[in-house]
Amino acid sequence: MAYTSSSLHLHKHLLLPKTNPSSSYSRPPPPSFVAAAAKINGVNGHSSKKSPNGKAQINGDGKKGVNGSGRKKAAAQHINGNDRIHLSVSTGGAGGQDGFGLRVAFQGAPGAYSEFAAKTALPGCDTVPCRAFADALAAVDGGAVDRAILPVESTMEGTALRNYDLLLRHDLVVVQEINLFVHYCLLAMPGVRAAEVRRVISHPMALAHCGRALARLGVDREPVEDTAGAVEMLRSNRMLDTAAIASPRAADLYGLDVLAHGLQDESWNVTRFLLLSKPPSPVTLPMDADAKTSMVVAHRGGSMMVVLKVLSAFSSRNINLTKLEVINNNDGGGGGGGAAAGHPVMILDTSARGAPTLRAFPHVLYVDCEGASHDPRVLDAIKEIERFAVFVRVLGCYAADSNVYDLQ
Ligand SMILES: O=C(O)C(=O)C[C@]1(C(=O)O)C=C[C@@H](O)C=C1
Repeated sequence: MAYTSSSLHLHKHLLLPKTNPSSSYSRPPPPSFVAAAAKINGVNGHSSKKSPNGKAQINGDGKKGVNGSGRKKAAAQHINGNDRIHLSVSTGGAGGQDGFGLRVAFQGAPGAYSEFAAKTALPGCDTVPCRAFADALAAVDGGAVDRAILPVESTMEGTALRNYDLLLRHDLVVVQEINLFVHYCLLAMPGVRAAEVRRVISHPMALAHCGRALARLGVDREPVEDTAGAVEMLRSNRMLDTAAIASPRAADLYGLDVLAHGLQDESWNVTRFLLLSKPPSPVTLPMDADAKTSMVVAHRGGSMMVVLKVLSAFSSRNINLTKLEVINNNDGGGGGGGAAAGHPVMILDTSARGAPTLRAFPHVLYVDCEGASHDPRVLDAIKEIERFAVFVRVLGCYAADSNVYDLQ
């Protein structure tokens, strides 16, 4: 394989016991999000539509969003042993930032998981639907919106390499992280029975996460841009032999029936999202926050030796890592591993004077560590790494959030 990735996932939430969240399922109240009416490149225009069932307002009038009522968080308060996930109602945004007046671009139609992640991070924000993640990032880069939200890894699939590729090509900083519990439901037009379903459409990640359930159903699978977009397509074309995999909220939003809950192959299915902004970071770390710093390290090869050196740079300063992903492109041939399969990782170098330049690196590490980027220990560790690395770019410093938010 020409382009490989191996990771050491050290997220606290990944160490949580596998409880069965679907057993505590309760139908959520309809969301009350308002998607901003911004028209930016690639925006799919979903925002200007009223919700089909009239329950939720996706009215595109550009007014401020309303706090998503019924928002819960499954707080991962105990990460060891067999403790259960503790459910509690959250009143503020993750990290305490409410986001009123901010416009956040996400990929997909209203009701996509990314939109829920944005509203969880910043409950007061206006969400701006975009056709593709690239459009969402371009929107924040170009100043059309204030933030973009990007899923970067999931407990079932590991790092979303394609989205990292996108992130690294832009001059954006990570300002917040958010972990979202992803419940998948099978949705169909009202009255359609499971036995009538011949085909299931959804985002490729959702189809992959529900592989076993779909095999049991013996249906055809068809990837589309996003989960909520699949629901919208189903609804607007009145497809009676097709179901969509999406969230229970999307069912409410578009007035579809839920044929099955908890379709994911693993009951513990969490996606980590990053909220991105143009630099410098507009978010001030709260004094009492545990900080996290994300960076990308490009090196000359010999990954395992480099990994040891990176680990030593941090461990000698008593700094914990929460992510270490090794990306290698050895021969330039084909191979799996993401959008950049067979290609070096392209990283925008923002360190040089003058215009930032896009540079190609075949050997790269994605590293997240505990501690702020201005912490002298972290600064020293980075300085040490810079002695043997080709290039280091800090992607952002933000409040660590080990909670897992559950939006049902
Ligand atoms: O399609 C959506 O609803 C999304 O928000 C995208 C996305 C992803 O890209 O991973 C987000 C979370 C789920 O894992 C499934 C799909």
